Amino acid sequence: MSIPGIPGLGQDEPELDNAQPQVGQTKTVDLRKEQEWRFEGAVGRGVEVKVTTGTAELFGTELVTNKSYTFIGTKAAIYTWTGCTLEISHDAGALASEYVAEEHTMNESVNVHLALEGCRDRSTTATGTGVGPRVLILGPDNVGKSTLAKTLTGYAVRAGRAPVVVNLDPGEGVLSLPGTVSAAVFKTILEAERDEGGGWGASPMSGPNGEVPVKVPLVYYFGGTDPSEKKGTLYKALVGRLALSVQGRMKGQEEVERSGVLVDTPGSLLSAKQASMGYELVGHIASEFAIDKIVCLGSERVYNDMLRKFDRQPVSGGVAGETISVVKLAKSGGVVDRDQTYMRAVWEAQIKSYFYGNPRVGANISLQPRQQQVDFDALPTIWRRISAGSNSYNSSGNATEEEEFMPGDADYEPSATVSEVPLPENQLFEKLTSPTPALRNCVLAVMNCVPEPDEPQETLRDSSCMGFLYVTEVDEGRGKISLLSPVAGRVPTRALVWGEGMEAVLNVVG
Ligand SMILES: Nc1ncnc2c1ncn2[C@@H]1O[C@H](COP(=O)(O)OP(=O)(O)OP(=O)(O)O)[C@@H](O)[C@H]1O
Repeated sequence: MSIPGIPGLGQDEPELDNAQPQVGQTKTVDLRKEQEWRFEGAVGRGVEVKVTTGTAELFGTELVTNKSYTFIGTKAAIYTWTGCTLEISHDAGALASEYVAEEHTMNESVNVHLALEGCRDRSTTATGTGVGPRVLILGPDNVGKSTLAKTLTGYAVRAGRAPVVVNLDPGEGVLSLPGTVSAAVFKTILEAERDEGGGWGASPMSGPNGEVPVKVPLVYYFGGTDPSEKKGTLYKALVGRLALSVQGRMKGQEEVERSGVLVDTPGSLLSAKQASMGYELVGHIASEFAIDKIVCLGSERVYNDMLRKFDRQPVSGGVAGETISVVKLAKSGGVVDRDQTYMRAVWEAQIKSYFYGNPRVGANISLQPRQQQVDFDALPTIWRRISAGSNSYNSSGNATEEEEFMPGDADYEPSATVSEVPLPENQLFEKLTSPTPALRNCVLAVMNCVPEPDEPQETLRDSSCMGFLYVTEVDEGRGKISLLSPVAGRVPTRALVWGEGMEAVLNVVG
């Protein structure tokens, strides 16, 4: 995955021009009960909000009265059940839009939460299974799936539960970087303050989280954004591994088992173009996580399809008589579309805060990543993850067999890095034999395995991810690359994976 030229990455100090919002304008907003203040911050710009009277919450997480919260480039809503006054400060142009809304979907969210609480309580009765609800949240892009997952998590934590939150949307890292799927137990409050990077808190791999205790996620590296790529081979494998690891982590922790699992999914899973593949993947997720509740958001088509396919069907791996129920929820009028420019800002924010911490929001932590130049040959093997239709990166610059058969007068210049030879459809990784400039500004995932040269690719595919490195420079001539790592010390002797799948998306906006 590459994000060309993230400012601050690869330099000694992160760029912190807007370290504190330059507060210029302050105003108060009075909310009557059951109203919400919706706002969209301009990318990179800060807005400060304080609840001065009454009570308010941000997607299920309660805001402390008279505490100032900073939101950077955030699109969200502050809701009140009782009525409240908000004091809002920002510099000119930092707030792209704001308004007070009366129509919202908080009642539906609370009803779902109460129904889940009922299931959690019943799971501990004499006839209960001891395992709480396993909820799958489905719907097209930008309908509020992640927001519902956050709200249900926030309410569950406030009710003293400890649910497992599973993020199967590689386009949005949860407690991790984009390009990954992950899961973590949420026992403590979610961070209310946030930047473009989202609202689940910073990746704990980047350092301590301050006031909010560290949540240690299970992370698997996908390295792209399209789950259906290569007929879903890699995605399905990662879903299976993650489900297995989640089961392992829940086992014996009664409180966590009772609280159940909330699974957030990407909208692309159900886009019309690849609907049959998407439905196959939904079936796979449902069976791996023993899903017993499917919540469909913002699409009648998805709801009806799910109803036909799953409603009252036996839960895969569930106890006898356990069946799946499918419900639908309306999309909130507040949900906003996020274009690619915004998603790029989201990814940049997540990657930057992994290496440098985030001195602007949340735990206010600044980190000092280590920059080092290393010989390419001294590094553990770098494996390039092959996306659909990729060509080989391991050309010597000489014509390949196929190229030699090109007509003599063809206007052809052999590429030094990318051969025109497409790689086999079932090949998932390719070993990189020399440093290529395309590695510059890329993230490398450090895998929890050391695959031998002749080991099957599945070892690499099925490994969890330990952390990440960032390539700041490539010196092809001297065979060296410069790396940024979150901790001092040598590069771990583990396989490194270079996921290219997000490049195409990023270059569109780059
Ligand atoms: N009531 C609301 N008021 C204002 N903004 C909101 C509201 N609900 C959600 N949003 C914002 O809308 C954006 C999209 O919501 P969300 O991420 O939940 O959608 P999604 O369905 O998960 O999208 P995707 O499929 O692309 O991941 C987010 O920035 C979220 O904070």
